[in-house]
Amino acid sequence: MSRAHLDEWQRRSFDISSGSCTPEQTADAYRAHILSIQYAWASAELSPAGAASLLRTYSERYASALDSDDPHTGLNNYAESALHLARNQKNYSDKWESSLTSENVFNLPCVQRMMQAGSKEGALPVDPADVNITVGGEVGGGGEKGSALSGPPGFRREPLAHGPSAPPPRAEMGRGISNPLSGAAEWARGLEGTLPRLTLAQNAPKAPMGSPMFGHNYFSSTGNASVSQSSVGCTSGSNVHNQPVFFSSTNPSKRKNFYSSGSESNRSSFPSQGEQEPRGRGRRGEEGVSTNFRSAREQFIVDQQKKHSHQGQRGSGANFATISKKCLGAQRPRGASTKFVSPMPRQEEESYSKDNKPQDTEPVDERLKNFEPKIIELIMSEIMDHGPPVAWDDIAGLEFAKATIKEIVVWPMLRPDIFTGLRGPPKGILLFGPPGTGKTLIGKCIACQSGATFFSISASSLTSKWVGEGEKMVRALFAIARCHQPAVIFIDEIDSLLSQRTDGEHDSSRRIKTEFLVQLDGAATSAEDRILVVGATNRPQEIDEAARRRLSKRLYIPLPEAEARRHIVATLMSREKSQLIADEMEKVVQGTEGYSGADMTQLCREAALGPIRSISLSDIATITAEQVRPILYNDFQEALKTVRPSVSSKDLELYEEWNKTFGCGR
Ligand SMILES: Nc1ncnc2c1ncn2[C@@H]1O[C@H](COP(=O)(O)OP(=O)(O)OP(=O)(O)O)[C@@H](O)[C@H]1O
Ligand SMILES: [Mg+2]
Repeated sequence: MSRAHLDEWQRRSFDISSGSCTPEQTADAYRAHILSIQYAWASAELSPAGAASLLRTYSERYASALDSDDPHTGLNNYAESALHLARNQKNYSDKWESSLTSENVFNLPCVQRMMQAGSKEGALPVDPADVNITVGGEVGGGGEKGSALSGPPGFRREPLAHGPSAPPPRAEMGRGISNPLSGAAEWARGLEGTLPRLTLAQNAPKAPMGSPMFGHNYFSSTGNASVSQSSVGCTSGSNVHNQPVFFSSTNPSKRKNFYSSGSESNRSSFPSQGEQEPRGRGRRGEEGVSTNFRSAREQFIVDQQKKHSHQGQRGSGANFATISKKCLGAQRPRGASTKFVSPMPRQEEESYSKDNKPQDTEPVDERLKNFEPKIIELIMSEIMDHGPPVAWDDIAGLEFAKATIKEIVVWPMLRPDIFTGLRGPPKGILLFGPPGTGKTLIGKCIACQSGATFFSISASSLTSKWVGEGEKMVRALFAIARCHQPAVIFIDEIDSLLSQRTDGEHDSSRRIKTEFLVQLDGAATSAEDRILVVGATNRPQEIDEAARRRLSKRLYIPLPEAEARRHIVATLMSREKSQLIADEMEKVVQGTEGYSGADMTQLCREAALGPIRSISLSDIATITAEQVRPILYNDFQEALKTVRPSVSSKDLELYEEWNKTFGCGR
């Protein structure tokens, strides 16, 4: 059938499924398919569900072409780079295991052709700047020219000690997917004669297949940002034969594990500050094989870690791991239902600004690797509280509660060394009492005064906003808090989150509760963790008994006593123009027995309107602020007629009763 008679989609299908197309054409056609779907999705021509279904359909339809292990017809190794644009694909799936081996890659016709061309002309059709080869102690890469041509600014490339004198032209780069592969292999071959030893997997026969040369970065269509990723795979030279052992798995999911496997594996690649060797002076073993290889990006990360070394050993190890992970784009959610990802600059490229500084250096902790970035982002952006400052003195009365909280929250945060063992602070506090007595205010004060990372979360945001994701949110919340210790998790209206479990309740809310209880308990938090959960409620009797036990310090926040009411009125009046003599103040205080802090505030607001109400309608437009008369006792008398206490004595009895039974107050 003539191609001219096929429409675009048919032609692509033809290119993918026909046995006569080259892998480059197949990869291009498949990529075009995916991009079309993604663009349609991004421009809202296609619903997310429709896009997901199409993506799934195409990946299933062409599975045989994509997964074929015949290097002549199948996409195979092309898949990783071809599909790295199409991030919804299963790049990390076990199915994408490459069938290329160090033996058969040199048998590929295109590699053969390039090798022959290279040996004839001595020309290297790929820019060494895009290739990392460990030679002796040196890193083979582009010289100054190479670094100027490629890679984000700030990438340092080390000159090749005995490399080719002139880097070859860059003409082949970016033209097709096969070029970097064949070019790199060709270049490597070309170097073989001139260099003491190439650390290709070929040279380490016992190691399973794979080397940086064959890491997926070399199949990147840009080839630029690939330097660090492949080199992460190099382990230190402490292995048996003093041979470099490259990250050996061709299985991308294993590679992913390796990259994100935390400080252990990274430590082997990146010595801690103490054991770090001078850059560019890798040890030469007897065989002239490099054992301490580090790419420019890794060096940059190590430098960054040095800078922020105060963040601690655990953090720094983890930081690196996750930066590596970031490089792989692993932070982006995968799967057909994920959002469109622009095929343009990748995250790590964007993070480099012109002044050579990464803009997005906020490291994500290794412990958060299992959480969707979306959830982490939500917790970080929506839950962390940045409210107006509140001092302890702003809270009237409640001396016992304030002293207890200082003892539990502030001091242990300041002196964790003293508050250990039996003196260790409780994991949970419950503030309970009638509405408007300052429970939330105390939470805000803890946020400002404790010096801890403060997470303020309303229970409803967990239960309603992210239905089905509630327990994930809870887990992520605690995981993030663990990464930002000391941390206080403040949950206002905690009764709606931890109300008693009943048979008829929805499954998801039950799961959230269970997760919360698990997290609150010692099972998920270690003894050293300095995470305090502070819950506030005006319905303590509704809290699940298991939760009640875990919130071991239960503090009654009662209605303000006379002294506290005076404090509230005096504080509020001091900010206004008022003339309230001591006697009048006393009368106000005596007349507000049973008022909550919020009622007192409301009373003052109402009284403050008195002077305004006394202005005649004709004057209100012209009167200056200074001409408004001060607030008088009379205004309070008027206000007392309309502002009534919001807590009934019957309700109060219930709180008192609950306090007697479960409270920790005196
Ligand atoms: N002890 C107090 N000292 C000073 N102001 C107070 C006090 N208690 C309450 N207030 C005032 O009342 C307002 C409401 O208080 P807050 O939101 O802390 O009450 P709450 O106990 O959390 O009530 P609810 O149980 O209904 O959530 C505060 O913004 C503050 O202006
Ligand atoms: Mg409140």
